[in-house]
Amino acid sequence: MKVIGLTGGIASGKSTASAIIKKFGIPVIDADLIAREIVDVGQPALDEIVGYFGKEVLNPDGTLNRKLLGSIVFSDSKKLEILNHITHRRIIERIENKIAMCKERGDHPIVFLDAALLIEMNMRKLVDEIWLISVEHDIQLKRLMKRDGLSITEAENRIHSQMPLEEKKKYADVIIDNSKDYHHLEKQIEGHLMGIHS
Ligand SMILES: CC(C)(COP(=O)(O)OP(=O)(O)OC[C@H]1O[C@@H](n2cnc3c(N)ncnc32)[C@H](O)[C@@H]1O)[C@@H](O)C(=O)NCCC(=O)NCCS
Ligand SMILES: Nc1ncnc2c1ncn2[C@@H]1O[C@H](COP(=O)(O)OP(=O)(O)OP(=O)(O)O)[C@@H](O)[C@H]1O
Repeated sequence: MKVIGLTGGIASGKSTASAIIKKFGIPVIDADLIAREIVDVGQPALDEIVGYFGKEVLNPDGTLNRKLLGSIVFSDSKKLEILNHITHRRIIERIENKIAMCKERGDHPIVFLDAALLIEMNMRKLVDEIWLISVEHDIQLKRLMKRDGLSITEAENRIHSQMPLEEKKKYADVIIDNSKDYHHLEKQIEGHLMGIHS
């Protein structure tokens, strides 16, 4: 089984690309979804987050107030480092388990791993190749501001909390440009998927 890492900056279009890939019946492991599971109520990572950031980061029902925690960590790199320290090893462990389960089942020749921080989190060793979703900075900024209702400063902070795109390109086997419309993205992905099968 081949594991393909799908990466790119925040709001570059990884989820949009994943949805296209899934239409071909190819499974996609979603790192953002796993990152949510490990901070569910009762999980040790949530207790550690509350231990450091305080009860203020919880909603009245005890779940994590993601919007609030995001506004704290993406404007303070030291605090982001602490959140990463609490969450990343647990996310990696779950991803490793999921990949192992897919390999054991053996019912799919290809599995994708959608992870914005694939390179930053040293997960390159988990994948056989890397596909990078690339997007022009101004378009990324506009899409991020619109999708998440962020100010320009908040959006820039989030983009800059990740490895610059030009740096990520050095690790990519395939670069997909998502600066144009949806159809343009879809055509490129289809082309690369056909390339694997042939
Ligand atoms: C800070 C949190 C609570 C904000 O939650 P929110 O629901 O607003 O965003 P969500 O989790 O959907 O992430 C959206 C995007 O933000 C970017 N992002 C998330 N975490 C990080 C991080 N630690 N560093 C840089 N960028 C990040 C990614 O591009 C991600 O796709 C949340 O992102 C979090 O817990 N992050 C730490 C875990 C992590 O690193 N997740 C990413 C795994 S690839
Ligand atoms: N080609 C496109 N044309 C127009 N809008 C797009 C295109 N691709 C993605 N978008 C929009 O841009 C936003 C970001 O895309 P998406 O959510 O897929 O990014 P992502 O890389 O998964 O983000 P994150 O890193 O936050 O998980 C979404 O609102 C999406 O609908």
